[in-house]
Amino acid sequence: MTNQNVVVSDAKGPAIAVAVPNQSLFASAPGGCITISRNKLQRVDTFGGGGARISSWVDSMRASSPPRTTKSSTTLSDDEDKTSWTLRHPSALSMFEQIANASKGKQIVMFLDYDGTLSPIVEDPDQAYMSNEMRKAVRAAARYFPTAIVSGRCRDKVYSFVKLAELYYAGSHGMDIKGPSKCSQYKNVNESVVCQPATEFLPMVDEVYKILLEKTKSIPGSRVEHNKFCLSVHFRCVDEKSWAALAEQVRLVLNEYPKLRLTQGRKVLEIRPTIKWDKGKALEFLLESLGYANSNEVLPVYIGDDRTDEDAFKVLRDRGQGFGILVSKVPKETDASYSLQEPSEARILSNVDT
Ligand SMILES: O=P(O)(O)OC[C@H]1O[C@H](O[C@H]2O[C@H](CO)[C@@H](O)[C@H](O)[C@H]2O)[C@H](O)[C@@H](O)[C@@H]1O
Repeated sequence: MTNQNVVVSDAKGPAIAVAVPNQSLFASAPGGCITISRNKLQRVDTFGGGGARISSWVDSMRASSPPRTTKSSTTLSDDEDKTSWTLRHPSALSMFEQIANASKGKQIVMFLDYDGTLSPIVEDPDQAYMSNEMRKAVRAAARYFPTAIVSGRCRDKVYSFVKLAELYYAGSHGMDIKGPSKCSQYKNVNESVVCQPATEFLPMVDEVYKILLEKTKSIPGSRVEHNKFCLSVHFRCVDEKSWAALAEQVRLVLNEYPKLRLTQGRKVLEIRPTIKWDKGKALEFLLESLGYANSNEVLPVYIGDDRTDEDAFKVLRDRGQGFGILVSKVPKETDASYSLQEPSEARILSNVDT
């Protein structure tokens, strides 16, 4: 297996490790354009109703990016928690052979979150570049496996960072999916895949974007990002004392738009349509479009760092198929099977390859 291992580390950011099987096991994907009937999608309750209390929002905002534990503040209990968490979610690097063995005779399909997984978290969302080393790793993975980027960002924006035409891209938390624009050498890659289950919400999202820009402009450091089918209200650069004021503005706006709901990411409030669609649904859609809806011949691997990635981890857990890998330096409640923590770990494992 050694020579087929592709393990890549990013000194500054998170890392991915990819097991490349001895031979490709691609299956044919169905041809033709894949669409989804909007009326089949169920509504879900909005979180923006009057019941939500700002204090609990702020607690949740605090919890959305837990501080990193420093050596001096580490307690025995912290260590115990971390040890037991690591036992439950061992490093994907230490379990590499096991993952590789599980992939034997199966087609790996790779799903990669962007921010915090392929690129390090930075203050300015427009500067969240991925390294060339990481790009090379993703390109290498895509040579062997159908590979998809699944991001909360607008699809065009995440493409402008990744710049690999041979991938699937699922932007707006999976609400904007498109197949590769570049012909692939692999027969299973379906270039005509298109899925946009929330098009009816576009005017509403545009409207709310403009309102939020206006309502939040007096809060220093806040930022509203238009992700096409959803919006991000960033508070990474907002003084914690102003988080309640920001949350209150968002709540007031959402109260007027019950067809939109709120979720949370890393120091970001995310506003999205109340359709039952998330990264997990996007993963299922892509597996189906690749011809693996009910197949045991596939091994989906999803790597992500955020709460929104949990929807995809849960789908894999429920299917009893493939692996979720959480990128996190701190123990977190997760449905992922494995973890990736420090870029340095990936550097150690890359030695295995040589
Ligand atoms: O699903 P993802 O690809 O992980 O996208 C989720 C959000 O990522 C971006 O925000 C996060 O990364 C920023 C840059 O490192 C950081 O400044 C911010 O605090 C993070 O929340 C992106 O800007 C959002 O629109 C995405 O929803």
